[in-house]
Amino acid sequence: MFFNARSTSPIGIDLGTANTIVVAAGNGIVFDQPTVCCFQGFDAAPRLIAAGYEASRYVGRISKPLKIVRPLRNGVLSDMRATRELLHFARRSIGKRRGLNLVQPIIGVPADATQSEQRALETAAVDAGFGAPKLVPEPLLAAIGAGLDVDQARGRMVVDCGAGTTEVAVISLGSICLSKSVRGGGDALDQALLDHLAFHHRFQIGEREAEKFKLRLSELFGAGETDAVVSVRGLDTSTGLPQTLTLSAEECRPVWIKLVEQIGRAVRQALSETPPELSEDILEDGITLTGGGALAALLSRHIAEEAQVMTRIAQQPRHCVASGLQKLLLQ
Ligand SMILES: Nc1ncnc2c1ncn2[C@@H]1O[C@H](COP(=O)(O)OP(=O)(O)OP(=O)(O)O)[C@@H](O)[C@H]1O
Repeated sequence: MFFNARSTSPIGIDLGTANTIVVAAGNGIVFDQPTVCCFQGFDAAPRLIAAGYEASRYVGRISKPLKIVRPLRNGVLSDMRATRELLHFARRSIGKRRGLNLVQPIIGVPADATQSEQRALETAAVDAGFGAPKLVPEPLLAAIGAGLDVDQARGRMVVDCGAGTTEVAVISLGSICLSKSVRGGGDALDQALLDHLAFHHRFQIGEREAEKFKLRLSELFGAGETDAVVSVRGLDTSTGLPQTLTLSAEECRPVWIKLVEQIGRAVRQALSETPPELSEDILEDGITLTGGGALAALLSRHIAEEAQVMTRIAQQPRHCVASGLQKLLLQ
Protein backbone atom coordinates (compact mmCIF):
# COMPACT_ATOMS: atom_id res chain seq x y z
CA MET A 1 0.00 0.00 0.00
CA PHE A 2 1.06 3.61 -0.61
CA PHE A 3 0.94 4.04 3.16
CA ASN A 4 1.62 0.73 4.74
CA ALA A 5 3.27 1.44 8.06
CA ARG A 6 1.48 0.23 11.15
CA SER A 7 -0.07 3.44 12.32
CA THR A 8 1.13 4.96 15.54
CA SER A 9 -0.92 8.06 14.80
CA PRO A 10 -3.71 8.87 17.18
CA ILE A 11 -5.67 10.90 14.66
CA GLY A 12 -6.53 11.22 10.99
CA ILE A 13 -7.71 14.34 9.17
CA ASP A 14 -9.93 14.56 6.09
CA LEU A 15 -9.26 18.16 5.12
CA GLY A 16 -11.92 18.71 2.47
CA THR A 17 -12.83 21.77 0.44
CA ALA A 18 -16.26 21.93 2.10
CA ASN A 19 -15.87 19.94 5.33
CA THR A 20 -13.06 18.95 7.65
CA ILE A 21 -13.44 15.73 9.59
CA VAL A 22 -11.06 14.50 12.27
CA VAL A 23 -11.12 10.92 13.52
CA ALA A 24 -9.36 9.57 16.58
CA ALA A 25 -8.30 5.95 16.97
CA GLY A 26 -11.00 4.22 18.98
CA ASN A 27 -13.18 7.36 19.22
CA GLY A 28 -14.49 7.73 15.65
CA ILE A 29 -15.33 11.20 14.40
CA VAL A 30 -14.33 13.85 16.93
CA PHE A 31 -14.58 16.93 14.70
CA ASP A 32 -16.80 17.55 11.67
CA GLN A 33 -17.15 21.19 10.65
CA PRO A 34 -17.16 23.34 7.50
CA THR A 35 -13.72 24.23 6.12
CA VAL A 36 -14.11 27.98 6.44
CA CYS A 37 -12.56 30.82 8.42
CA CYS A 38 -13.52 34.40 9.13
CA PHE A 39 -10.73 36.96 9.60
CA GLN A 40 -10.70 40.56 10.67
CA GLY A 41 -8.42 43.00 8.86
CA PHE A 42 -6.81 42.97 5.44
CA ASP A 43 -3.26 43.76 6.53
CA ALA A 44 -0.32 41.38 6.83
CA ALA A 45 -1.66 39.82 10.02
CA PRO A 46 -5.45 39.45 9.93
CA ARG A 47 -6.96 38.08 13.12
CA LEU A 48 -9.07 34.91 13.18
CA ILE A 49 -12.59 35.75 14.36
CA ALA A 50 -14.28 32.41 13.78
CA ALA A 51 -13.76 29.04 12.12
CA GLY A 52 -15.86 26.02 11.22
CA TYR A 53 -19.62 26.19 11.91
CA GLU A 54 -19.50 29.64 13.39
CA ALA A 55 -17.62 31.08 10.39
CA SER A 56 -20.03 29.34 7.98
CA ARG A 57 -22.93 31.26 9.58
CA TYR A 58 -21.16 34.49 8.61
CA VAL A 59 -20.83 33.59 4.90
CA GLY A 60 -22.55 36.33 2.88
CA ARG A 61 -23.50 38.22 6.05
CA ILE A 62 -20.39 40.27 6.83
CA SER A 63 -18.66 43.36 5.50
CA LYS A 64 -15.20 44.90 5.79
CA PRO A 65 -13.03 44.67 7.85
CA LEU A 66 -14.28 41.07 8.21
CA LYS A 67 -13.68 38.59 5.41
CA ILE A 68 -14.45 34.95 4.76
CA VAL A 69 -11.54 32.80 3.64
CA ARG A 70 -11.79 29.22 2.41
CA PRO A 71 -8.55 27.37 3.15
CA LEU A 72 -8.94 25.01 0.17
CA ARG A 73 -9.97 25.45 -3.46
CA ASN A 74 -10.52 22.50 -5.76
CA GLY A 75 -9.35 20.07 -3.12
CA VAL A 76 -5.95 21.65 -2.51
CA LEU A 77 -4.64 24.24 -0.11
CA SER A 78 -5.17 27.75 -1.44
CA ASP A 79 -4.66 29.89 1.66
CA MET A 80 -1.83 28.93 3.99
CA ARG A 81 -2.87 31.13 6.91
CA ALA A 82 -6.49 29.97 6.82
CA THR A 83 -5.45 26.29 6.59
CA ARG A 84 -3.13 26.69 9.56
CA GLU A 85 -5.83 28.48 11.57
CA LEU A 86 -8.48 25.90 10.73
CA LEU A 87 -6.19 23.00 11.69
CA HIS A 88 -5.24 24.85 14.86
CA PHE A 89 -8.94 25.37 15.64
CA ALA A 90 -9.63 21.65 15.06
CA ARG A 91 -6.66 20.70 17.22
CA ARG A 92 -7.82 22.95 20.06
CA SER A 93 -11.43 21.70 19.84
CA ILE A 94 -10.35 18.07 19.97
CA GLY A 95 -7.65 18.55 22.55
CA LYS A 96 -10.09 20.24 24.88
CA ARG A 97 -12.68 17.49 24.59
CA ARG A 98 -10.49 14.39 24.40
CA GLY A 99 -7.16 15.31 25.91
CA LEU A 100 -5.48 13.56 23.00
CA ASN A 101 -1.76 13.65 22.46
CA LEU A 102 -1.82 15.07 18.96
CA VAL A 103 1.26 13.88 17.12
CA GLN A 104 1.84 13.05 13.47
CA PRO A 105 -1.68 12.93 12.07
CA ILE A 106 -2.50 11.06 8.88
CA ILE A 107 -4.00 13.51 6.38
CA GLY A 108 -5.78 12.70 3.13
CA VAL A 109 -4.58 14.49 -0.03
CA PRO A 110 -5.85 14.40 -3.62
CA ALA A 111 -4.09 11.64 -5.58
CA ASP A 112 -2.69 14.19 -8.02
CA ALA A 113 -1.53 16.74 -5.43
CA THR A 114 1.80 18.18 -6.55
CA GLN A 115 4.96 18.05 -4.39
CA SER A 116 4.56 21.72 -3.55
CA GLU A 117 0.87 21.28 -2.64
CA GLN A 118 1.87 18.40 -0.34
CA ARG A 119 4.68 20.41 1.22
CA ALA A 120 2.35 23.37 1.83
CA LEU A 121 -0.08 21.08 3.65
CA GLU A 122 2.70 19.55 5.76
CA THR A 123 3.92 23.02 6.71
CA ALA A 124 0.41 24.20 7.60
CA ALA A 125 -0.11 21.12 9.82
CA VAL A 126 3.19 21.63 11.63
CA ASP A 127 2.51 25.37 12.05
CA ALA A 128 -0.87 24.44 13.54
CA GLY A 129 0.91 22.46 16.26
CA PHE A 130 0.74 18.93 14.86
CA GLY A 131 3.73 16.68 14.27
CA ALA A 132 4.88 16.14 10.66
CA PRO A 133 1.84 14.51 9.03
CA LYS A 134 1.76 11.36 6.93
CA LEU A 135 -0.08 12.04 3.69
CA VAL A 136 -2.26 9.36 2.10
CA PRO A 137 -4.16 9.71 -1.20
CA GLU A 138 -7.84 10.36 -0.60
CA PRO A 139 -9.22 7.88 -3.16
CA LEU A 140 -7.32 5.09 -1.42
CA LEU A 141 -8.76 6.15 1.95
CA ALA A 142 -12.23 6.46 0.39
CA ALA A 143 -11.96 2.92 -1.02
CA ILE A 144 -10.89 1.52 2.36
CA GLY A 145 -13.68 3.46 4.06
CA ALA A 146 -16.21 2.13 1.54
CA GLY A 147 -15.27 -1.39 2.61
CA LEU A 148 -13.25 -2.44 -0.47
CA ASP A 149 -10.40 -4.82 0.15
CA VAL A 150 -7.74 -2.70 -1.53
CA ASP A 151 -4.87 -5.05 -0.71
CA GLN A 152 -6.09 -7.78 -3.09
CA ALA A 153 -4.52 -8.15 -6.54
CA ARG A 154 -7.81 -7.04 -8.05
CA GLY A 155 -8.80 -3.88 -9.88
CA ARG A 156 -11.17 -1.59 -7.98
CA MET A 157 -12.51 1.70 -9.27
CA VAL A 158 -13.51 4.49 -6.92
CA VAL A 159 -15.04 7.82 -7.89
CA ASP A 160 -14.63 10.20 -4.95
CA CYS A 161 -16.97 13.15 -5.52
CA GLY A 162 -16.16 16.07 -3.25
CA ALA A 163 -17.04 19.75 -3.19
CA GLY A 164 -13.85 20.93 -4.87
CA THR A 165 -12.63 17.92 -6.78
CA THR A 166 -13.82 14.61 -8.21
CA GLU A 167 -11.20 11.90 -8.34
CA VAL A 168 -11.45 8.71 -10.34
CA ALA A 169 -8.95 6.08 -9.23
CA VAL A 170 -8.12 2.48 -10.11
CA ILE A 171 -6.63 0.62 -7.16
CA SER A 172 -4.94 -2.76 -6.93
CA LEU A 173 -2.57 -4.33 -4.40
CA GLY A 174 -2.96 -1.41 -2.03
CA SER A 175 -1.89 1.33 -4.38
CA ILE A 176 -3.34 3.63 -6.99
CA CYS A 177 -2.54 2.36 -10.50
CA LEU A 178 -4.21 5.22 -12.31
CA SER A 179 -6.12 8.35 -11.41
CA LYS A 180 -7.99 11.15 -13.15
CA SER A 181 -9.08 14.29 -11.46
CA VAL A 182 -11.84 16.73 -12.34
CA ARG A 183 -10.91 19.87 -10.47
CA GLY A 184 -14.46 20.86 -9.78
CA GLY A 185 -17.20 19.03 -7.92
CA GLY A 186 -20.19 20.15 -5.85
CA ASP A 187 -18.91 23.73 -5.62
CA ALA A 188 -18.69 23.97 -9.42
CA LEU A 189 -22.33 22.90 -9.65
CA ASP A 190 -23.33 25.55 -7.07
CA GLN A 191 -21.49 28.15 -9.13
CA ALA A 192 -23.04 26.96 -12.41
CA LEU A 193 -26.55 27.23 -10.92
CA LEU A 194 -25.73 30.67 -9.52
CA ASP A 195 -24.53 31.78 -12.99
CA HIS A 196 -27.65 30.33 -14.64
CA LEU A 197 -29.94 32.40 -12.39
CA ALA A 198 -27.85 35.54 -12.90
CA PHE A 199 -27.79 35.16 -16.68
CA HIS A 200 -31.33 33.95 -17.39
CA HIS A 201 -33.28 35.62 -14.57
CA ARG A 202 -31.11 38.55 -13.51
CA PHE A 203 -31.34 37.02 -10.09
CA GLN A 204 -28.47 36.98 -7.66
CA ILE A 205 -28.18 34.41 -4.88
CA GLY A 206 -25.56 33.78 -2.21
CA GLU A 207 -23.31 30.74 -1.81
CA ARG A 208 -25.42 29.18 0.94
CA GLU A 209 -28.65 29.61 -1.01
CA ALA A 210 -26.95 28.13 -4.10
CA GLU A 211 -26.06 24.98 -2.18
CA LYS A 212 -29.58 24.69 -0.72
CA PHE A 213 -30.99 25.15 -4.24
CA LYS A 214 -28.70 22.39 -5.54
CA LEU A 215 -29.74 19.96 -2.78
CA ARG A 216 -33.42 20.65 -3.52
CA LEU A 217 -32.86 20.01 -7.24
CA SER A 218 -31.00 16.83 -6.38
CA GLU A 219 -34.05 15.60 -4.45
CA LEU A 220 -36.42 16.48 -7.30
CA PHE A 221 -34.28 14.97 -10.07
CA GLY A 222 -33.66 11.91 -7.92
CA ALA A 223 -37.42 11.45 -7.44
CA GLY A 224 -37.98 11.88 -11.19
CA GLU A 225 -40.30 14.86 -10.65
CA THR A 226 -40.18 16.44 -14.09
CA ASP A 227 -42.89 19.07 -13.59
CA ALA A 228 -41.81 20.33 -10.16
CA VAL A 229 -41.22 24.00 -9.46
CA VAL A 230 -38.57 25.23 -7.09
CA SER A 231 -38.20 28.49 -5.17
CA VAL A 232 -35.02 30.35 -4.42
CA ARG A 233 -34.41 33.51 -2.40
CA GLY A 234 -32.12 36.31 -3.50
CA LEU A 235 -31.89 39.68 -5.15
CA ASP A 236 -33.75 40.63 -8.33
CA THR A 237 -31.05 42.75 -9.97
CA SER A 238 -33.49 44.39 -12.39
CA THR A 239 -35.53 45.92 -9.55
CA GLY A 240 -32.80 45.89 -6.91
CA LEU A 241 -35.24 44.25 -4.48
CA PRO A 242 -35.00 41.02 -2.47
CA GLN A 243 -37.40 38.44 -3.85
CA THR A 244 -38.34 34.78 -4.06
CA LEU A 245 -37.94 33.42 -7.58
CA THR A 246 -40.00 30.42 -8.62
CA LEU A 247 -38.85 28.44 -11.63
CA SER A 248 -39.22 25.00 -13.11
CA ALA A 249 -36.65 22.46 -11.95
CA GLU A 250 -36.42 21.15 -15.51
CA GLU A 251 -34.98 24.46 -16.64
CA CYS A 252 -31.87 23.68 -14.56
CA ARG A 253 -31.44 20.13 -15.84
CA PRO A 254 -28.96 21.06 -18.65
CA VAL A 255 -26.73 22.79 -16.07
CA TRP A 256 -26.86 19.68 -13.91
CA ILE A 257 -26.23 17.29 -16.79
CA LYS A 258 -23.19 19.25 -17.94
CA LEU A 259 -21.31 18.55 -14.68
CA VAL A 260 -22.53 14.96 -14.50
CA GLU A 261 -21.29 14.39 -18.06
CA GLN A 262 -17.89 15.87 -17.23
CA ILE A 263 -17.47 13.28 -14.46
CA GLY A 264 -18.80 10.52 -16.73
CA ARG A 265 -16.13 11.41 -19.34
CA ALA A 266 -13.37 11.25 -16.71
CA VAL A 267 -14.54 7.76 -15.69
CA ARG A 268 -14.64 6.63 -19.29
CA GLN A 269 -11.18 8.00 -19.97
CA ALA A 270 -9.80 6.28 -16.87
CA LEU A 271 -11.34 2.99 -17.99
CA SER A 272 -9.88 3.35 -21.48
CA GLU A 273 -6.40 3.66 -19.95
CA THR A 274 -6.84 0.79 -17.46
CA PRO A 275 -4.95 -2.44 -18.25
CA PRO A 276 -7.37 -5.19 -19.45
CA GLU A 277 -7.01 -7.52 -16.43
CA LEU A 278 -7.90 -4.70 -14.06
CA SER A 279 -10.81 -3.50 -16.18
CA GLU A 280 -12.22 -7.05 -16.23
CA ASP A 281 -12.27 -6.95 -12.43
CA ILE A 282 -13.99 -3.56 -12.49
CA LEU A 283 -16.56 -4.86 -14.95
CA GLU A 284 -17.33 -7.72 -12.56
CA ASP A 285 -17.32 -5.75 -9.29
CA GLY A 286 -18.63 -2.39 -10.49
CA ILE A 287 -17.60 1.17 -9.63
CA THR A 288 -17.94 2.58 -6.10
CA LEU A 289 -18.95 6.21 -5.61
CA THR A 290 -17.86 8.03 -2.45
CA GLY A 291 -17.86 11.64 -1.15
CA GLY A 292 -20.87 13.89 -0.50
CA GLY A 293 -21.28 14.57 -4.23
CA ALA A 294 -21.94 10.85 -4.83
CA LEU A 295 -25.49 11.60 -3.64
CA ALA A 296 -26.07 14.00 -6.54
CA ALA A 297 -29.08 12.82 -8.51
CA LEU A 298 -28.42 11.19 -11.90
CA LEU A 299 -24.66 10.88 -11.31
CA SER A 300 -24.46 7.21 -10.42
CA ARG A 301 -26.88 6.29 -13.23
CA HIS A 302 -25.04 8.41 -15.79
CA ILE A 303 -21.66 6.86 -14.90
CA ALA A 304 -23.18 3.37 -15.21
CA GLU A 305 -24.55 4.21 -18.66
CA GLU A 306 -21.42 5.98 -19.85
CA ALA A 307 -19.03 3.27 -18.66
CA GLN A 308 -21.36 0.30 -19.19
CA VAL A 309 -20.40 -0.85 -15.71
CA MET A 310 -22.66 -1.15 -12.69
CA THR A 311 -22.21 1.50 -9.99
CA ARG A 312 -22.95 1.62 -6.29
CA ILE A 313 -22.97 4.52 -3.84
CA ALA A 314 -21.04 3.71 -0.67
CA GLN A 315 -22.87 3.89 2.63
CA GLN A 316 -22.47 7.33 4.22
CA PRO A 317 -20.41 8.50 1.25
CA ARG A 318 -19.40 11.80 2.87
CA HIS A 319 -17.67 9.87 5.65
CA CYS A 320 -15.76 7.35 3.50
CA VAL A 321 -12.37 9.10 3.68
CA ALA A 322 -12.84 9.54 7.43
CA SER A 323 -13.71 5.90 7.96
CA GLY A 324 -10.75 4.88 5.78
CA LEU A 325 -8.55 6.93 8.09
CA GLN A 326 -10.17 5.32 11.11
CA LYS A 327 -9.43 1.84 9.73
CA LEU A 328 -5.77 2.79 9.14
CA LEU A 329 -5.46 4.13 12.66
CA LEU A 330 -6.74 0.86 14.07
CA GLN A 331 -4.47 -1.34 11.93
N1 LIG B 1 -27.72 14.99 -1.86
C1 LIG B 1 -26.75 15.67 -2.45
N2 LIG B 1 -26.85 16.03 -3.75
C2 LIG B 1 -25.88 16.74 -4.36
N3 LIG B 1 -24.75 17.14 -3.74
C3 LIG B 1 -24.61 16.81 -2.44
C4 LIG B 1 -25.57 16.06 -1.72
N4 LIG B 1 -25.13 15.90 -0.44
C5 LIG B 1 -23.94 16.52 -0.37
N5 LIG B 1 -23.62 17.09 -1.55
C6 LIG B 1 -22.43 17.88 -1.87
O1 LIG B 1 -21.27 17.18 -1.50
C7 LIG B 1 -20.21 18.14 -1.29
C8 LIG B 1 -19.51 17.85 0.02
O2 LIG B 1 -18.93 16.59 -0.06
P1 LIG B 1 -17.62 16.24 0.79
O3 LIG B 1 -17.83 16.63 2.21
O4 LIG B 1 -17.29 14.81 0.49
O5 LIG B 1 -16.57 17.23 0.10
P2 LIG B 1 -15.12 17.63 0.62
O6 LIG B 1 -14.42 16.40 1.13
O7 LIG B 1 -15.21 18.77 1.56
O8 LIG B 1 -14.47 18.14 -0.74
P3 LIG B 1 -13.12 17.69 -1.52
O9 LIG B 1 -12.96 16.21 -1.32
O10 LIG B 1 -13.40 18.06 -2.93
O11 LIG B 1 -12.02 18.51 -0.97
C9 LIG B 1 -20.87 19.51 -1.26
O12 LIG B 1 -20.66 20.18 -2.50
C10 LIG B 1 -22.35 19.16 -1.07
O13 LIG B 1 -23.21 20.17 -1.57
